[in-house]
Amino acid sequence: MTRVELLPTAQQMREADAAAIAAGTPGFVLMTRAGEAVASVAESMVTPGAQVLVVAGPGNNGGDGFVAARILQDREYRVILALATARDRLRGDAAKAAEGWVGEVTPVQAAPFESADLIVDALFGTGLGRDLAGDARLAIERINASGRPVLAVDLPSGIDSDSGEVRGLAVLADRTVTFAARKPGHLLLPGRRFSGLVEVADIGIDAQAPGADRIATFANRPALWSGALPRPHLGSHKYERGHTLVLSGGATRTGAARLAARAALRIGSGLVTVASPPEAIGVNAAHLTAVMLRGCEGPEGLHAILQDQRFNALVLGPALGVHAATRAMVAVATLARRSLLLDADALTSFEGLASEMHQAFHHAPTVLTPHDGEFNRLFKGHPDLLDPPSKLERARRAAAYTGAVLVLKGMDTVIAAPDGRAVINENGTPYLATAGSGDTLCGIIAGLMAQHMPAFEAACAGVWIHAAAGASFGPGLISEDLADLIPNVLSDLLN
Ligand SMILES: NC(=O)C1=CN([C@@H]2O[C@H](COP(=O)(O)OP(=O)(O)OC[C@H]3O[C@@H](n4cnc5c(N)ncnc54)[C@H](O)[C@@H]3O)[C@@H](O)[C@H]2O)[C@@H](O)CC1
Ligand SMILES: Nc1ncnc2c1ncn2[C@@H]1O[C@H](COP(=O)(O)OP(=O)(O)O)[C@@H](O)[C@H]1O
Ligand SMILES: [K+]
Repeated sequence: MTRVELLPTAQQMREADAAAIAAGTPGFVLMTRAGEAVASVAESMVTPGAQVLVVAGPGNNGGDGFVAARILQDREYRVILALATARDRLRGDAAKAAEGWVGEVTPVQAAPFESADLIVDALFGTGLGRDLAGDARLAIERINASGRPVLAVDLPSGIDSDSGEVRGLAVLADRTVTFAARKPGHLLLPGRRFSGLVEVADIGIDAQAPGADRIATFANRPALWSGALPRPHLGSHKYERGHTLVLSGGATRTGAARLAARAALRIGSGLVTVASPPEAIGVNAAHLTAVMLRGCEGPEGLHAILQDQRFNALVLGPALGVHAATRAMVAVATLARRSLLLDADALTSFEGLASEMHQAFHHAPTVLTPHDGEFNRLFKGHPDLLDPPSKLERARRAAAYTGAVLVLKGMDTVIAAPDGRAVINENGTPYLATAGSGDTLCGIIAGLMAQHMPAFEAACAGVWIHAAAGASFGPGLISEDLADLIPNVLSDLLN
């Protein structure tokens, strides 16, 4: 996984396809290669002579199915081809592929779903354009009810390639063979769950060039940001490695800040200070060693501390309380133009007041890290940001709206920059769904920004490192473990 991986949109795939054809490879050759790739994965899923049911749709995805059916029949599998449209409605390469199929064509209603050893889903791919109905819907219902192994061609039918959303109903596949590149819908939920194991077949299309002015979405891989990871050099001193300031909540709500602070220190921030309300100094002092501690009373206190320019990255939000004083602290921090990470209560305190964040963060590197609940509360009353069914689109729009890097968390965390770049993370583990895990993520990202890593790269790297740390521990993980798992992840990245 050493290269950058672009996840093309359906439109970008059509363009890449057209470019390959223009460069001299006929569309039917591409389709034949696609069908061959499907046939060889299908073979690996069954025993010789097995019964394979290929369910084909009206477009080129169905065409791939016809090619695969012919190849499998030539190799003496018992192939049944069910077509979810009238044969005379097939056009172009798909019609040509159907001509190559000499066996019978069965209507979906008559197809033996339950007795197949393998079902190949070739109903729809990147051309899915609306919610499913009619024969295609019936076919998907029968596939999912059959309990038989399913191999999807390009995408599980019913999954939107760009968003991973289910268009009414979708095939639950065990494996998916896709062409040229994975698509966002393979990584975003629920598409990721429906796709099963995804394999990419090279069919001679270059799908890694979005074009200079195009919106690009990438899979979160170290190749995107490892070059920007901070690497201390011989002459480094601690202030050069940055000073992260983490705001603590009141006396009974101090743990979150300490989790973030420890993570910031572990990721390499030269110094880390917890700024604590006076009544919580005692409890914070009892638990901190390498992390420093300062009293800080409300927004004025924060303003006073920030007179020291060496505090160059701030974490605001975890357990800070949902109230006007938190909003005022965000205002102080924003005006101070330090690298800023806002999470949890710093976001929820703006419930219904997101317009105060409109274009607020262009002046300094800022990262917002909401989970879905926080996102929905923050942008209440902004249907343009909340309504797009695509998580990618919501994150992109919110980033453009606020001027901050937006980290929309979850199993399929999306990181979006105000300029439209977006990245989908996939190396997490459900064991990260544990109290305080988000606080640790805050510290990691802020600690990277303290070391002068640009906000977008810091957010992508932080999300990946957090997930890798969690995955390296597995069952029993609690958020206190996370910071101490960072060094191993870092050494792998830096060596
Ligand atoms: N040229 C390429 O880019 C290549 C594409 N290939 C295959 O072609 C697929 C894309 O082909 P198409 O663009 O023809 O699209 P699809 O085959 O995915 O489906 C498009 C067809 O389904 C209809 N349709 C869309 N949504 C529907 C719905 N909900 N209910 C009923 N009908 C619906 C459309 O009107 C159109 O006829 C890819 O996913 C891939 O499998 C491969 O053949 C390899 C090369
Ligand atoms: N099922 C999951 N798979 C992978 N990562 C997850 C999953 N559930 C949660 N996470 C990650 O765990 C972290 C939880 O953060 P958050 O919801 O803010 O929790 P808390 O407020 O308890 O710290 C986020 O980074 C999120 O992406
Ligand atoms: K399909």
